[in-house]
Amino acid sequence: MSTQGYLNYKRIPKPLRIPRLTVEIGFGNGEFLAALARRHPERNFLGIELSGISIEKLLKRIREANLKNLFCVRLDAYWAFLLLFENETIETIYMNYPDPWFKKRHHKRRLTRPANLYIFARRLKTGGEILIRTDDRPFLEYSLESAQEVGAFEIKVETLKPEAPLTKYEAKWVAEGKTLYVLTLKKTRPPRHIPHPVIEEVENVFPVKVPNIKNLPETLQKTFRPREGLVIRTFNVWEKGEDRLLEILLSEEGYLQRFLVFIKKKPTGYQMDVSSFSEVLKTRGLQEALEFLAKQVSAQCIS
Ligand SMILES: C[S@@+](CC[C@H](N)C(=O)[O-])C[C@H]1O[C@@H](n2cnc3c(N)ncnc32)[C@H](O)[C@@H]1O
Repeated sequence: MSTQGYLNYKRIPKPLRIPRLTVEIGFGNGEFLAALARRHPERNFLGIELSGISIEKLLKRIREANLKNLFCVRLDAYWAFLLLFENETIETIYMNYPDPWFKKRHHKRRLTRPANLYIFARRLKTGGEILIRTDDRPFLEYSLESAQEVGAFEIKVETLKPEAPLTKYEAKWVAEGKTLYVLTLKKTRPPRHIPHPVIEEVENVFPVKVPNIKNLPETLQKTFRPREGLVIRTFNVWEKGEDRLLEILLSEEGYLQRFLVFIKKKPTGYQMDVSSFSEVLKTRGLQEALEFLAKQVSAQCIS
């Protein structure tokens, strides 16, 4: 297995079947996961990350140490668990210092929100554990409440022991006397159902009119958040005569799609549409993104 990049879930033929599987969510530099894989050649390890730089770093470790039992995917953890695994197939899940998203209005993005713990718990084997390390007390308390809501776990909170395998930063924090917590969630029963994020599929995504594109810059690297749950990132712009091609990354409730958008000259102005070279999941958010971008591109002309 190599990096999965961005994926369209309709095209996943079968869930992954990896025996004796441990997963780390948000592995960062990857040193913790690579150390586990070296220590336990009889087990398999999968890292899930959003960051492309982290994926590259882990791939380098895999190559250099020739690790045959360590893999990674670039996906949001929620979608990775929903799409890639079957229930009762994962032995252990690690989350080390996940982004705390301090502000209350950002709770929905936290890795330990109930909808995430619900799907993690379903994929975890009964008797398996989720181990969460954090230095942040409010995050710990939030995660405890979430775990109680999901109702699948025997819950334990301890302080991290210095003899545990430590990352570079942990070793520094422990030496400074900082308190680090480990939250252990052992699955003892099936989780209570928690409604999870849905993305609405639509039959068609329609092209959108763009009044003018004269001043569209050659590269437009911007992030837009038209509404809660929808993030649009624009990358390169290419010119082909009077037409333009735009590279877009769309996150809809955390589900990522990367695709190209054509802006084509028509007799009555311009028209924006998803390129036929891009295989996308047709969703309400994709249509919204096209409409939003059409307005942005036109707004560029006014300035
Ligand atoms: C604060 S860093 C910690 C990295 C590493 N575990 C450590 O202890 O040094 C959190 C990591 O989680 C990743 N991350 C955050 N949200 C994620 C999500 N929804 N799915 C997958 N990875 C995520 C980030 O990209 C980041 O690398």
